[in-house]
Amino acid sequence: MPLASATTSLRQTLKDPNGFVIAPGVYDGLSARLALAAGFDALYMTGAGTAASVHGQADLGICTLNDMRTNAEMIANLSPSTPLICDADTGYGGPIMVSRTTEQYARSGVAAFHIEDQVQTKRCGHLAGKLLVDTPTYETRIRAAVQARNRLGSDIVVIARTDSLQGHGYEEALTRLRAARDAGADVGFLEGISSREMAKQAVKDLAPWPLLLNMVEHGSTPSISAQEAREIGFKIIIFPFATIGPALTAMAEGLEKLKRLGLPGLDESLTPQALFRACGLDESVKLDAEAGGVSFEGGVDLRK
Ligand SMILES: C[C@](O)(C(=O)O)[C@H](CC(=O)O)C(=O)O
Repeated sequence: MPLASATTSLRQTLKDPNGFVIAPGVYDGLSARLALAAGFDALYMTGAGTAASVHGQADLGICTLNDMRTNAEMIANLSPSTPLICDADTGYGGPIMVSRTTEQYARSGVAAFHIEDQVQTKRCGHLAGKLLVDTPTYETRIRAAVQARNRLGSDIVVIARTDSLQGHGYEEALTRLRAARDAGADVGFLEGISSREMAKQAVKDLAPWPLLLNMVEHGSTPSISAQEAREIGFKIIIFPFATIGPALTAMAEGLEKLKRLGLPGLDESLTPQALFRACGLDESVKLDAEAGGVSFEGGVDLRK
């Protein structure tokens, strides 16, 4: 299957009046594998999760283009037919860097990415005190992405995010999104939507432009389910913390148990084989055998 297929299928879903994309946030290979195994047909690579897992740092503009592209390329290629929507923060610099981001993401197999209007020293959209670049600079970022996409002959989807709602209000946010749309962005992303009424209004005000809903629970946005987002008229919903949230809780609990018992005390079913099976063990063994390899002839399961 050609590498462009995930992007093409994402574009088809966006065009389809009944099309809707649900993308759980993933941040590493294991979380992506689990989301694929659970049957999701799109993934979202969270920048916050990448900063946390790759660097052990908060979402404060710490990840570089290289960090993000490396993680995105690995995740996108676990299942090249599954669209990966990817955080691209501010685009990592001026128009030249935004072009490089677009080209590198497209070549890495990313199907869509979002670029925002925060300053380079950005922060998570659900933290207070965000600072923005002016609208012409934001438009330049979007234009640079669209032009790079066109130069490359790629159909990667450009998503324009604005963080202006928090400090400048709904009207300014809509003005910025319209400017981004006119600069060629394929999808709009109003960060930090603060009520259901606003969610409905934004979809209505920007129709027929497709909109993405960022569903960060316990942030600025009320809890809106995938079903409800679809009914409101969003085309994409992302859940950035869908895997890193449970991972954080489970790891903390597991470590607390280890401290208490002197053993991790894992469930019996959690063998090394089970972990590796979640990461494609059987497919790898098959691949080896098909090529004439003999390393795994005896299998990998211990005989007890
Ligand atoms: C969507 C987001 O950019 C992400 O990195 O996943 C974050 C999520 C978060 O940190 O709450 C954002 O909304 O800024």
